[in-house]
Formats: sequence, structure tokens, C-alpha cells
Amino acid sequence: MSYLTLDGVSHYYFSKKQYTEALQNISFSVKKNEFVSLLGPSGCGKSTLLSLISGMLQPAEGDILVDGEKMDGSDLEIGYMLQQDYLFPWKSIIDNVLIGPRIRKRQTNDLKQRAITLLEEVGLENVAAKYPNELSGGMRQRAALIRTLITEPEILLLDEPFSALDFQTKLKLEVLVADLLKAYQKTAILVTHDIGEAISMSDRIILMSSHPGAIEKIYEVPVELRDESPFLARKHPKYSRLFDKIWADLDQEKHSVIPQEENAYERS
Ligand SMILES: Nc1ncnc2c1ncn2[C@@H]1O[C@H](COP(=O)(O)OP(=O)(O)OP(=O)(O)O)[C@@H](O)[C@H]1O
Repeated sequence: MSYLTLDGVSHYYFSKKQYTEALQNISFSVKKNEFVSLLGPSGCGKSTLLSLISGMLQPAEGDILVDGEKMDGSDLEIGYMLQQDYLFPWKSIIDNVLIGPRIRKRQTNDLKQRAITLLEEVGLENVAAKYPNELSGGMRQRAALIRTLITEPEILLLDEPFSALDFQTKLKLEVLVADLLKAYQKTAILVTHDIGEAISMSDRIILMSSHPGAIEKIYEVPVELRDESPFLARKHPKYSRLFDKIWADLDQEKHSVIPQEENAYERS
């Protein structure tokens, strides 16, 4: 049963000098609690797609539906996590986490308690009173994740949230995010350039092509990988098989998706 549906979505950008056809006739569905990754070359429209789903942009053509109803951005709680953490440097971690509810004047003692519980779940309870510049990049991204989850979003949009992190931190965060999303039963869409990340975290992977952005192929991730944490999924033989399939499907001259080093290690 589909939860989020994109039906024939196209989008264009106009500027004084240029017209860009960013997305053409995109149709796919996402089930409730499903984790879907968008993979594709730079400029194929992945971020534009997330902006359309978030309601920040309106599609030039086509519809975006939630539970069969045309989406009205205001009635759906969407969480957005980006490559940069965008924490306010002058606010403590706990105040950064509670910024959303505070702006909407929804802060309660229960929410503060929830923030503390979530910070504990990602190992940040001891730095709640510290400021962002006192934390490592991985810790800051964990705080950004909790800031996203505190508002209990129905859909989480993750736009390359791990790409600025070193490989070890990135792997740890992938495991953490996957565990949290499973525990809190969240529907999530991840934009990534990393085939390994897409396979190890997703239920399905949508491969896009560019000029204009379109869906090239959709892959089901084998259930054996989905049942594992991202770290263990990377060791499964079916991981390498799917990795090779996606890599083979990419036209290497056109696509700038880069295989991650651990996969080269696995195959050596
Ligand atoms: N605000 C904008 N004005 C004009 N053109 C834009 C704008 N935003 C994006 N584009 C163009 O739309 C196309 C899709 O861009 P988008 O950022 O969605 O791609 P992407 O797949 O997320 O790229 P990347 O992987 O590099 O982040 C590109 O050709 C881009 O130049």
C-alpha cells in the first residue's frame, strides 16, 4: 500500500539566461516505513525531488500524493537533514535540538524529556549543554539528526547527510540512523552518491539519469540485507552482487557515482 506517490512529476527552472528541465515525468511510490534511496549523477535532480516532496517547491507538472490525497505541505510533518548540520553556534546542543518546537511555540516539559532521551540514544547526553563548536563533525550530525526527529516527522528527507564525514564516522552514523528509523518506524528518502550506502540502508534504490532527470531503474534490496544493520549488510554476498549490478548499469562516462573503497577491498 503506497503512502507517498509521485505521479508524472516534472520540474523546470527559469532564470534570465537559462531554462533547465530538472525533472521529467517522475513516477514512483514509497510505502509507509519504507527506506528509499535516490542515486544518480550530479545534477540529475535528486535535491529538486526532495524539495518538491517537502513542499518547498511545487511541481510544474504532475502530482505528489500522501495516502492518496494531493499533498498540502502544511499538513505533513517533514524532517529534513542535510550535508551541513546548520546548528546555531550561539545555542547549546539541547537548545538547537529544541529550536523547531520553540519556534512553533510547542515546547513542553515532555518534549524536553524526549530531547534528552533521544540525545542519550545517540550518545550525546553528556554534551547537551555544550556548543556546536565544541563537538566533532559526527557529533554535530548526530545532534542535527535528533533536531530532525524531535518534531516526530512523518517523512524524513535525508540529502547526503553523511557525505561530509570521514568513512568510519559515516559507517557508525549509518548504523545509528538505520536503527533509529526502524525503532521509530519512519518513512525515509535518502539522496546519496554512494552505492554502498544506498544498498546497506535501503529497502529500494531508485537510479536516476540526467538531462533531464528521469528514473532509469528501480532495485529491490534483497530481504537478507534489509534485515541486517548497514555494517553487516556490507559483508553479505548479495551486497556485492547488487553493487556490481548497479555499477554495471551506470554509464561510467555520464555518471559520477563513485564506488566506495570497502567494496574494492571485498572484491580483492
Ligand atoms: N535554483 C535553481 N535555479 C536554476 N537551476 C537549478 C536550481 N536548482 C537546481 N538547478 C538545476 O537543476 C538541475 C538539478 O539540480 P539538483 O540540485 O536537483 O541535482 P542533484 O542531483 O541534487 O545534484 P547534486 O548531486 O550535484 O547535488 C541541475 O541542472 C541544476 O543546475
